[in-house]
Amino acid sequence: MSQVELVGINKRFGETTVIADVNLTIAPGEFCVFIGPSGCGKSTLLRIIAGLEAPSSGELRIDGVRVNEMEPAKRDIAMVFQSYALYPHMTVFENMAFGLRHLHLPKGEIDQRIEVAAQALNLATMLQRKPIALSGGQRQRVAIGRAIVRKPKVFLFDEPLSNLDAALRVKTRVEIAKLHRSLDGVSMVYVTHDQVEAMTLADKIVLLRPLAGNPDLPSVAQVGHPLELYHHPANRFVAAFIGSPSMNFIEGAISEVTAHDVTVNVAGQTLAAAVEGQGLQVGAKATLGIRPEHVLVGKAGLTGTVAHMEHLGEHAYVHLDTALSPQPLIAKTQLDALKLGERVQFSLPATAMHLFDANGQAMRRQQQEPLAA
Ligand SMILES: Nc1ncnc2c1ncn2[C@@H]1O[C@H](COP(=O)(O)OP(=O)(O)OP(=O)(O)O)[C@@H](O)[C@H]1O
Repeated sequence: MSQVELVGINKRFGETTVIADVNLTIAPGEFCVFIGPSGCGKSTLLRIIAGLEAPSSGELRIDGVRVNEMEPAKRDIAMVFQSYALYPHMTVFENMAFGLRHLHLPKGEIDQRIEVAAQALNLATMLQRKPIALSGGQRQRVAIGRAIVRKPKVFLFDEPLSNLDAALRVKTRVEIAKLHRSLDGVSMVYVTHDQVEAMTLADKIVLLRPLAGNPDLPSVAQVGHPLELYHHPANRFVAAFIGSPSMNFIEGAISEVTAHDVTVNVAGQTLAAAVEGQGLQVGAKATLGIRPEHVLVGKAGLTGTVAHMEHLGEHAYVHLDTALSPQPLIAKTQLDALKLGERVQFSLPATAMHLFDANGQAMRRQQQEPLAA
């Protein structure tokens, strides 16, 4: 059970700041996922925790103790990379035993640790094979096994599934979730590009933003439970990043602020958002946001023209040209018989609306979606 704390962490490469003011606590046993666009510093932050990179300023603590100066090998942290780098001339067993032999552990202890890891990772029947005789997913599981047998306090994963095909990613993702459950109390920090991995694995998501163009902002855009980020994004960057297809954005000007909602004038139409409106001025610019699944196609209210359809079998995405925004609104719908050019009615329920002020900060929504414990 270990707690990792990052306090005011900054990282510069030469003149360029790539990580700014990261303050974060990873609780014992927590599954924490770093996500964000390419180049936002996810891997660099992970490497700082591992000790492979030194922060330019700030403090890194493990269980309350500063470890900035501690060598990587002494930190009791195991890292699993995207490229699994197994020794090709060694069997699975030997690959897993290699690091333990260096620790001079007794043979019985080594055997026992490998047996437990092999059971957990479904590798028990493959221990005598060489990596060449394994699939990509099996090799990645050996790389994870090699980390598990060391019994580290903290696991770091840097895009461990990105070399696997789609089906194998799903399978290995479930295995990693089970592994986290079975290794009671081990903290995991996991870097990914993949939103589904982030949403399904994380107890806590840390969404990082690139600093290019915004050097004064901190790197962390929002930290929270995946559903908190989905339903209550703190700002427009988070709202646009989390969710696929992305949230629809509609620009307008505030026309009224009441105790229950804020109304926004958009191209002569009035749209309401059930959000708290403290600090908003009538006439100020604002951006409404609504996710594709909340655009109700077929319900009376507004009208649009079908510009494009994407059929996914179980549902479809319809792209609607409307007077509300220059770009089409995307709606998730079960109505897959809609025709290109057809005029359709739709509504944008106020309770599903997000509202961002002129600086892109979200107003708190009235609707409280149930959050997982
Ligand atoms: N050793 C280095 N020297 C100079 N710049 C570096 C170095 N390592 C990383 N960078 C830069 O720091 C920024 C963050 O890189 P990092 O690899 O941490 O991003 P990332 O979020 O993991 O990206 P990706 O998702 O593409 O892997 C990038 O702009 C990168 O070019």
